Amino acid sequence: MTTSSAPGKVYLFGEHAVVYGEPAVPCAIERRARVTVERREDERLRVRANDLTLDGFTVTWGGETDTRPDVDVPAPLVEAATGYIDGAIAQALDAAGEPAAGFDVTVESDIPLGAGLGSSAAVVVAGIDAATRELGAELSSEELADRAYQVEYDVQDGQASRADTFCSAMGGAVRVQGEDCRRLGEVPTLPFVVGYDGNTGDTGELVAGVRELKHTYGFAADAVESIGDLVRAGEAALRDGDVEELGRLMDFNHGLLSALGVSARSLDTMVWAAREADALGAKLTGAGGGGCIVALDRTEQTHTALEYTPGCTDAFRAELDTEGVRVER
Ligand SMILES: Nc1ncnc2c1ncn2[C@@H]1O[C@H](COP(=O)(O)OP(=O)(O)O)[C@@H](O)[C@H]1O
Ligand SMILES: C[C@@](O)(CCOP(=O)(O)O)CC(=O)O
Ligand SMILES: [Mg+2]
Repeated sequence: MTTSSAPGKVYLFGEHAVVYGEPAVPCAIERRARVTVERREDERLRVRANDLTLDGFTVTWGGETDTRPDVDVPAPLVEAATGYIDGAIAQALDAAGEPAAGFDVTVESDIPLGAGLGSSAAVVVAGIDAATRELGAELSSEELADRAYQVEYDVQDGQASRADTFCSAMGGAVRVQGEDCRRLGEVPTLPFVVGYDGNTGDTGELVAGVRELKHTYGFAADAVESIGDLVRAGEAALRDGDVEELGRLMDFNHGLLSALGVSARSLDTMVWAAREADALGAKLTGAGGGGCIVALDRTEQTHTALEYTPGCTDAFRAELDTEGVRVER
């Protein structure tokens, strides 16, 4: 039996535009998905998904009778059990050079699901690591990130960047532009506060929406390029340790994401609550449509304001997690 864990992330900036080759800076946070994998006698997969935000479920499939079971559980969890876990196990089998093997898989996660904190990447990265180790092989963090990206790419219908998976595998603050993925060295202390509206956004649908806008309007394509420009300005601010400037750029980034149609009333409400509480800056994080915002605030004011904001179901401080994927036992 092997357990591996990997962190979720917030985007300091650059989501969506990163899908079109612009740079992005995601930062791993101290909220993890843990995946436990145990080899089975047969070639079936059995997945137990226990999410803190849901009751969880158990499902078995594969082997000789590949009938998809009819279970009364939230669709996203079933998709996880099939798409992401299936993909992670397939990658592990390929990496270990094993033609087939069955596993009992348990997923436990304190990353809200489909909320922009990269729960999918964390589950896939931890899943590939645990299953590969269970088969007696071991992958470098870079190889894990690459294989996890292939899984996200397939599940998200060919619309994914390497940002989430690389960040989850490596930990810390990272910079991703196309295939060029690197960890950022010294970064200033980033006082992240996260607000969560309890909702989910469909990453694939939201990415498709931006792609369509970009095709229809030149100025939408310009907005995507402008996000790239502000990320480059943000990299300079990171090097200078200028956290105030980072905040201003986050505000600007939220405006552009909003123009691209991926914000939501609940996200805007939390962003404004943070700004009125004198946060240095605030923006939605991840795909959008619902889920989380991230603000920068050294004081407790934003956290307190979010706790009293209607529509915000959870607010918490998120520390940068410098550790990426790791084996737990
Ligand atoms: N704890 C979990 N258990 C099972 N599946 C999970 C878990 N967390 C995430 N997933 C999978 O990841 C998907 C969410 O990924 P996505 O829409 O990309 O949002 P995000 O990565 O921002 O959380 C879920 O629909 C589910 O398939
Ligand atoms: C919108 C996007 O840039 C980030 C999606 O992040 P999340 O899955 O919502 O955490 C898509 C991607 O980079 O694959
Ligand atoms: Mg995701």
